[in-house]
Amino acid sequence: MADLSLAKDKIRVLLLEGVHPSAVKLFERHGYHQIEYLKTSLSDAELKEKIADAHIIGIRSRTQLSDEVLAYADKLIAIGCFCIGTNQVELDAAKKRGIVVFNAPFSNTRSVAELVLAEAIMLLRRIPHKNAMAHQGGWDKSATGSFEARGKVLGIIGYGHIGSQLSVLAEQLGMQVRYYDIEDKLPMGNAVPVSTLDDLLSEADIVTLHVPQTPQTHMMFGARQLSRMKPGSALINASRGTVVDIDALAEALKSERLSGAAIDVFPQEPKGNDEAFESPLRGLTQCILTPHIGGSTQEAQENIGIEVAGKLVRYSDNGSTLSAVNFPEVSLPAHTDARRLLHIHQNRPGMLNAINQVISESSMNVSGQYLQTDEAIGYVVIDVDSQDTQAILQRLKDIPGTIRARELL
Ligand SMILES: NC(=O)C1=CN([C@@H]2O[C@H](COP(=O)(O)OP(=O)(O)OC[C@H]3O[C@@H](n4cnc5c(N)ncnc54)[C@H](O)[C@@H]3O)[C@@H](O)[C@H]2O)C=CC1
Ligand SMILES: O=C(O)C(=O)COP(=O)(O)O
Repeated sequence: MADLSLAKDKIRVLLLEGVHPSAVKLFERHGYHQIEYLKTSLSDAELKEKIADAHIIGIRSRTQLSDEVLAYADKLIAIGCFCIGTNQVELDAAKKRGIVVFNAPFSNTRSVAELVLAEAIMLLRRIPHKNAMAHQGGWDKSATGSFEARGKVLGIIGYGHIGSQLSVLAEQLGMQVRYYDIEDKLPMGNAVPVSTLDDLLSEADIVTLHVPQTPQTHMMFGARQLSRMKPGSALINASRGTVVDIDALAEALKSERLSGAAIDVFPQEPKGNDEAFESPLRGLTQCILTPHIGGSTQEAQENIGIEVAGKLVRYSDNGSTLSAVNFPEVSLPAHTDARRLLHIHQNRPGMLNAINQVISESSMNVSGQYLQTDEAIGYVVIDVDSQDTQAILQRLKDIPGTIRARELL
């Protein structure tokens, strides 16, 4: 087991995909100076090499942290997804290695909602095609097929943080909102839930997707769903590229069954700004194509940097797993007068007993103990009034079923 009880000047932080500098500042302010900062994501081979040395990694939506990559992450204690989606990380694989994963569940919500609303207006006015024509010297001055947003039906699929915020903004514009979600969700304003996806598709002038990437949402929007949409309606996808069958969408646009689309996320996205973007939607001028920038605003990125770096620092400094996405959540007070031991283990009978036995045999005074479990793992935090914890830590590591144990220095 790698030694994970380190002074801050030994803790290495690897930040990828150009996370906002606010994250770097926050780490530095808290005494973390071993920071490697890269603008792009990495290939699997580069990632395996770099992750082997990192104690903390920060990524955005592009970097794939698979079980295979995580097998190299011997020293890693935490992953920060500087975004909302966490589908790029194999969460259970991280958990079984004792690696905690954090994200920013709502710092870019508003940015996505604003972009989608703007796209809805652009699509209703047939702007993408008129814009493309004007760039080529054309002059399509006509009201044919152009509509106000006022009174039109916006169909939202996935009424979570983004979907519900979009709902509020769209109603302020006078749109009628219908939504479909697999969970019961409180309607905002006058929005109306519908009980089937088909009902939503048959009513909406604009359909917009705001679901997470899960096995259930994989290709949930294909030829069948497109054929259920109202003729002349438009589709927006700023969720994940795996949710929509992109070839079927290209067909629906070519046949003019749909009047337009706005697509921000793709099944294959370039690793960085130097790589070419390939898609069957290229050249279809009625389609707005954006390079996965739904959440890319200065406000969102700066806040995400602070939020996620803050969670990573708190976990590293204090052990708190509050708002972790793959771990039992423990919120901890500061441990000013105590040494804090952290023990992550497989959730099997007798673990707590074994831990307490080690502590009681050491005759150290325990000033606080915290335990949280889920079906797979247990997380125990013990505050002890002693400076001499090395031997105890080793004995804790030796308990069968231990995944990771460290001491906060
Ligand atoms: N384009 C971009 O830059 C960004 C994209 N995103 C994507 O947007 C997604 C949604 O974000 P949030 O609204 O914050 O997530 P959220 O978790 O708050 O909401 C997702 C909603 O979708 C619902 N849902 C799940 N499966 C469904 C299904 N099969 N059918 C219908 N509804 C379903 C859930 O019940 C939930 O209400 C994220 O998971 C992420 O993938 C998020 C931020 C930026
Ligand atoms: O927040 C999300 O889930 C996003 O899709 C945004 O991803 P990004 O940080 O722009 O790579």
